[in-house]
Amino acid sequence: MWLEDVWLRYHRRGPWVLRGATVCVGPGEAAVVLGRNGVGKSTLLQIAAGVLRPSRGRVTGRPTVVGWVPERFPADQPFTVGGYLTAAGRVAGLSRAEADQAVRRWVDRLGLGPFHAVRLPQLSKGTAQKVGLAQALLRPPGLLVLDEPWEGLDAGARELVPELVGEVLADGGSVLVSDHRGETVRLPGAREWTVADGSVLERAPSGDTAVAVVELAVPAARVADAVARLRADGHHILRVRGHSDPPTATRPGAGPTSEVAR
Ligand SMILES: Nc1ncnc2c1ncn2[C@@H]1O[C@H](COP(=O)(O)OP(=O)(O)OP(=O)(O)O)[C@@H](O)[C@H]1O
Repeated sequence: MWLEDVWLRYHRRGPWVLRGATVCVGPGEAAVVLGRNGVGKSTLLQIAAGVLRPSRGRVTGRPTVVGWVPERFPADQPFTVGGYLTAAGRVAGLSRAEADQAVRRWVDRLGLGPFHAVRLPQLSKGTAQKVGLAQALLRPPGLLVLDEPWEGLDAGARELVPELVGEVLADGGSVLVSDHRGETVRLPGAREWTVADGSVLERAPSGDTAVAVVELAVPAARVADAVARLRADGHHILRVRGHSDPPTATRPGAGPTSEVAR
């Protein structure tokens, strides 16, 4: 899945939270989103999950089934845990029987059995977070997006998060996780994206896997051909932009420009 030149502001004349963010995550890959408080991590995750639409730019290749776990589960709803999860399963496209089966599975796995008939507003924050996790996993997600998943969970459930992430990855799904507690170490091998000043920077791996970004200009009429050839050679196209788009290059380009990595 690609986020291509994504810009976002919450209000028409408000400040830009994201300004030309370009990142990708592939099947079986996880990325941890880092950055100081208020920098735009949740915003980026919500765009990836399809909860927010970018003001500019686009998201391509988003898997059909997305599991979205917000930082704070909205527990102010008049449902029991069981009723809520069954309805969530139906909304996710499961039949009644499939939803019942999935709810039983996740209620057991996350230790929610004693809370099955409890109403959501009566749950502790940690238990409500587990309901948030369960609803995102009822139907195996092609993309799982977790906003600060360790926040508020008890020690046992915290241990479970990397296990759940591993299972989604093993099934060929992608996972995005934000983290300001430094729990990232629990997801070895994950890409690291740092949000700062509206951009998203990927920490450059060292050694043979290090990548460089090369900007090049091609005639507009040959962009599609050039992109196809570069992709065929195994390069990652980070973005393609036209002459009138906001510049990010240090030197103004004379025509349509594309940035290519690796
Ligand atoms: N619904 C909204 N309306 C207006 N501004 C918003 C809204 N949501 C977030 N913002 C603003 O956008 C900026 C980025 O917020 P965001 O929640 O994405 O940051 P964050 O990095 O996830 O923060 P934290 O680490 O505190 O969760 C902040 O300045 C925030 O105040």
